[in-house]
Amino acid sequence: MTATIDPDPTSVRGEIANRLSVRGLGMTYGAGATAREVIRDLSFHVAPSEFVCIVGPSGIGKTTLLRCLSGLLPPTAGSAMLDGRRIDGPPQEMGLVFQDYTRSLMPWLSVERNVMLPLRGSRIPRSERFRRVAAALAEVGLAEVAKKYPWQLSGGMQQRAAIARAIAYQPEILLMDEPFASLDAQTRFDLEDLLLRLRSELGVTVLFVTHDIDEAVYLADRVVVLGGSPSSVVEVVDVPLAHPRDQITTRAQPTFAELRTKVLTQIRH
Ligand SMILES: Nc1ncnc2c1ncn2[C@@H]1O[C@H](COP(=O)(O)OP(=O)(O)OP(=O)(O)O)[C@@H](O)[C@H]1O
Repeated sequence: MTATIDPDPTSVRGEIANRLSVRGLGMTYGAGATAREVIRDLSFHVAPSEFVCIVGPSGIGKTTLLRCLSGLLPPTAGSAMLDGRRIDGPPQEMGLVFQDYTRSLMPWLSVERNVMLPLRGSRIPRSERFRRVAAALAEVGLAEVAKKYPWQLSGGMQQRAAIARAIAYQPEILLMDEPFASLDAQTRFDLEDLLLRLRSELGVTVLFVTHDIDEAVYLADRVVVLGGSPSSVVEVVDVPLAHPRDQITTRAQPTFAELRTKVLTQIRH
C-alpha cells in the first residue's frame, strides 16, 4: 500500500482508536451530463476487532463503498483511512471477498492453487502455506475437492473457495460483499459461525455487506444502515447480544427480534 499520514480526528492522544474510518466519503461515477452521484458525505468507523455489517436497499452503493475502502476505486470526495493512513491502494493487511466470486477464481488453477494464490511471494514457508490452505479448505467444507478446478464446482462451492482464500491469507481486516448470498441455509450458518470464531480467536476486524437483516444482526457488533439517494448513513444500530452467539438461542431472543425490527424500519424509511 502506498500511504500518506493524515491527521486523524479519531486518534486518542496519538493512538489510533479506529482501524477503519470513513469521513465525508462521496462517489460520483462519470462526469458532465452523464455523471451519477451514488454516495454523498458518508461517515462511519470500525474499531479494532469489531464486526460491522452494512445493510441498505439494492443499488444504494454498498459495493461501491467496499471498492473505495479496498483501495480499488478512489472516492471522488472525502476519505477512507486505515490506521490513520489514507487508503489509496489495496492494503496488505486486508482480505477481500466480493460478490462476483466466479470471476475472482482462476479457471486454470486447481481449487488448492487458487486458495494458495495470495500467499505466493510471501515469506511464509512452503509447508506452512500448504497447512493453511488445507485448514481453510476444511473450514469451508471443500477438503475433498482441493485438486479440482473451479469450473468443476457448483456456484456455492466456488463461493466457498473464494472465502477459503481470504481465510488462508489470515488478514487483519476482512471486507466481505454478500459472501454467503448463494449458499444453502446450513452452510451459511456454519460460515457465519466460522467468521465469528475468527474474530474472537484471531481478533480479525470485519466489515460485512449483506441484504439479509437477520444475518446482519446475528453477526454484528454494530449495523450501519445506508439510505437516501445519493446514499449516506441513516442509522447505526448497536447490537448488544452476548457472545458466543448461537444460531438457535441467539436468534430466539426478544432482543434479536427488536433489533431486526429496528434495522428493517430504518431501511424501509
Ligand atoms: N462503474 C460504474 N459506472 C457507473 N455506475 C455504476 C458503476 N458501478 C455501479 N454503478 C451504479 O452505482 C449504483 C450503486 O451500485 P452498487 O453496486 O454499489 O450498489 P449495491 O448497493 O451494492 O447494490 P446491490 O445491493 O444490488 O448489490 C447503481 O445505481 C449502479 O448502477
